Amino acid sequence: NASCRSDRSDYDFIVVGGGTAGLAVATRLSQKLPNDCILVIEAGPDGREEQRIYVPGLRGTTLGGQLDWALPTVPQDAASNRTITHNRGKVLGGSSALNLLVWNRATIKEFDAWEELGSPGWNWKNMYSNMLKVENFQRAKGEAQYGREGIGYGGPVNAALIENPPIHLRNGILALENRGFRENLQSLNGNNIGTMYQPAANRLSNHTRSYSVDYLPRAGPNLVILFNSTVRTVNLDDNNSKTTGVLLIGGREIRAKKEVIISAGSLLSPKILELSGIGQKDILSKAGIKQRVDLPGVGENLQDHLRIQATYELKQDILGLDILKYNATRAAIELDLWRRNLTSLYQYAGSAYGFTKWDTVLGKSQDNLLRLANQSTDMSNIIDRKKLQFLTDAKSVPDLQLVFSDGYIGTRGYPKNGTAGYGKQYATIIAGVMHPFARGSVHINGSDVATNPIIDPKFLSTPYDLEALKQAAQYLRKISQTPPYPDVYVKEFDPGNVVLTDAQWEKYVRDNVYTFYHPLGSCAMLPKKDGGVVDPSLRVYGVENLRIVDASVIPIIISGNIQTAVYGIAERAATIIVEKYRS
Ligand SMILES: Cc1cc2nc3c(=O)[nH]c(=O)nc-3n(C[C@H](O)[C@H](O)[C@H](O)COP(=O)(O)OP(=O)(O)OC[C@H]3O[C@@H](n4cnc5c(N)ncnc54)[C@H](O)[C@@H]3O)c2cc1C
Repeated sequence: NASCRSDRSDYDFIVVGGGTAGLAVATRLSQKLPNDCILVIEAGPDGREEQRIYVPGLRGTTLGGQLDWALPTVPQDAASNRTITHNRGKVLGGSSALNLLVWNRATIKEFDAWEELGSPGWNWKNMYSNMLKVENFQRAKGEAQYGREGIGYGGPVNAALIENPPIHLRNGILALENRGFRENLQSLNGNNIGTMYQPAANRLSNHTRSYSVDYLPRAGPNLVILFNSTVRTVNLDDNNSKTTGVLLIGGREIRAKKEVIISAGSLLSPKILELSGIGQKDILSKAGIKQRVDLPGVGENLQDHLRIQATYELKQDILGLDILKYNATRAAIELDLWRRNLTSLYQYAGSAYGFTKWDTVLGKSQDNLLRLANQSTDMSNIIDRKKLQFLTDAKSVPDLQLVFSDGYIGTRGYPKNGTAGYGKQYATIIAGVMHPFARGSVHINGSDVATNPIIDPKFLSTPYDLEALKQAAQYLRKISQTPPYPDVYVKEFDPGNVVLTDAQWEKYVRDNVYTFYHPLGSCAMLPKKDGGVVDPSLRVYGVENLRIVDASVIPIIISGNIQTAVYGIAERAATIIVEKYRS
C-alpha cells in the first residue's frame, strides 16, 4: 500500500494514541486488512532510543519527566488532602514504555464477570486465548521457575522470570509460605492465589524492556505513525451518529473512511469524548461545550487499586538496587556490564508476589472487614454488588496482592543526600487492595485542550477501603517479622517503630496511600442503563463507527497488574473489527 503515508488527508482507520492497546490493535488491523491504510496518532515522541525506557533496571526513572503526562488528582479528602500524581506514558508505547514490567493475570471469575455484567463474549475463555496471543514466554531455568499452564509463545511481547532473584525476594516467598500461602508456579492460568515469582515484560536475549512497540515489526507498510501530534476532538457528522475523523491541536483535520478508535488510556480517552460533545449534559455545559451525544457514563466509574508499602533497611552485606542511586562508580560499572549483556543489577526486571483472600490474613477477624464491605456497597450499583460477591463468595478471587520489591519504593522517595537513610539499601513490601469500593471520576476542566482533566479517584472514601488498606499495612509488618524475612534487614524504615496504635496506622495509611497505577473503567463496557459508554463491540453508544480500545473499557477492577488484560482487549477488539470489514 504505497500511498499509505503520514501526510494523507484520509485513512481507513485512525487510532488515537500509540500506547499499549493502540499499537496492538493498529498492528493487528494492519496485518489482517492489508488493503486498508491505518494511521496511529501519538501525542508523544518515538522514544525507542531512550535508555531509560529499554534498560529494565532503569524502570521508574522516566516518571515525572518529559515522557510522562503526570496527571494530578484533586486533593483527596480521605488521604490527608494530598494530591496524587497519575503517571501515564506520553511516548510511543504509552504506559507500557513507563511501567514496572510486571506480567501477570487476573482470575477466571473476574473476567467472567464482564460477561455477567452484560457484555456477551467477554469472558475468561475469550480473554485468555487473546492474552496468550500477546506473549512470548522465555525460560531461563525450565519448569522449576514456572510450570506449563498460563503462558503463551510466539507473540510480540516477551516475558520472562527474573534469573537471579536476590535473597530478600527469596525470603519474601518463604515468609509467605510460613504464613500459610502455597507456592503457585502457574499463576497466570486464571488462578493466581498463592506465592510466586512472576514474569516481567523483558527480552532475555539482550535484557531489554519488551512493550507494545514490539508489535510494530509485525505491521505492514499500511500502518503509519504520526508522532508529537495530539488529537483534540473526534468529528461527528451532521446527525451526530457517525464519526468523520479527528481534529488535531494546530488545526489539521484528518478523515476516517471507516472508523476512529480511541486508545488514549483511562484518564485521557474520556477527555477526547467530552471535548467532542459526547458525555454528561452538566459536565459539558459547565465546560461550555455543546452536547452532541448524551452519554452520562463518560468519565464515571473510575477505579484503581489502593496501594501501601513498608520499607526495610537491608543488611550491609546484601546487594540491592539502591546502590545505583548513591554510588555513581558502581552504577557506571553495572551499566557497562548491562551493555555487554553480562550479569548486571540493571537486568533486574521482576519481583516476588503473593495473592490471598482476607481469611488467610485475618482469620476470624475478617468478619469486621466484610461487615464494612456490606456497608460500602451501593446495592443499586451492579459493579459494587459484583465486588461484594468477589469478597464474600469467590474463594479463587484474591482480595490482597503483596509484592516484594528490591529498592526503596516509599511515598517520600529515596532519602536525599545528607538526610538519615541516604547511602543505605532497602527492600520494599507493597500491598494492594484488589477491589476497593471507591468509584471516582475523570472529567474535562473547561474546553481548553491543554488543561488537565479533573481526576477524583476518591481514594479511601468508603469504610471498607480505609480499613482494608489499614489491615494490609499492618500485615506487611507481620510478614516482615516472619522467618526468614528478618534475616535480610536491620530495621523497618517506613513506617518504623513510631507507628503502633490503631490511630497511628490509620494516619500512616491516609498519609501514604498511593495509586497502583491501574486507573480503569472510565469508559466502561456495560449496558448503557448501567453507566456504559461502549457496547460489547467496544462501540461508543450512539456513534456507529467510533470505538474505544484501552484500559478505560474494563468495567470492574480485576486483581493483579492490568497490562496483560489491556493487550488482551486490544487483540479481541481487532478480531471484532476485522470480522466486520474483511471482504
Ligand atoms: C508507572 C506505571 C507502572 C505500571 N506498572 C505496571 C506493571 O508493572 N504491570 C502492569 O501490568 N501494568 C502496569 N501499569 C499499568 C499499565 O501499564 C497500564 O494500565 C496500561 O499500559 C494502559 O494502557 P492503555 O492502552 O490503556 O493506555 P496507554 O498505554 O497509557 O496509552 C495511551 C496513549 O495515548 C496517547 N494519548 C493520550 N491522549 C492523546 C491524544 N489526545 N492524542 C494523541 N495521543 C494521545 C498517550 O500519549 C499514550 O501513548 C503501570 C502503569 C504506570 C503508569
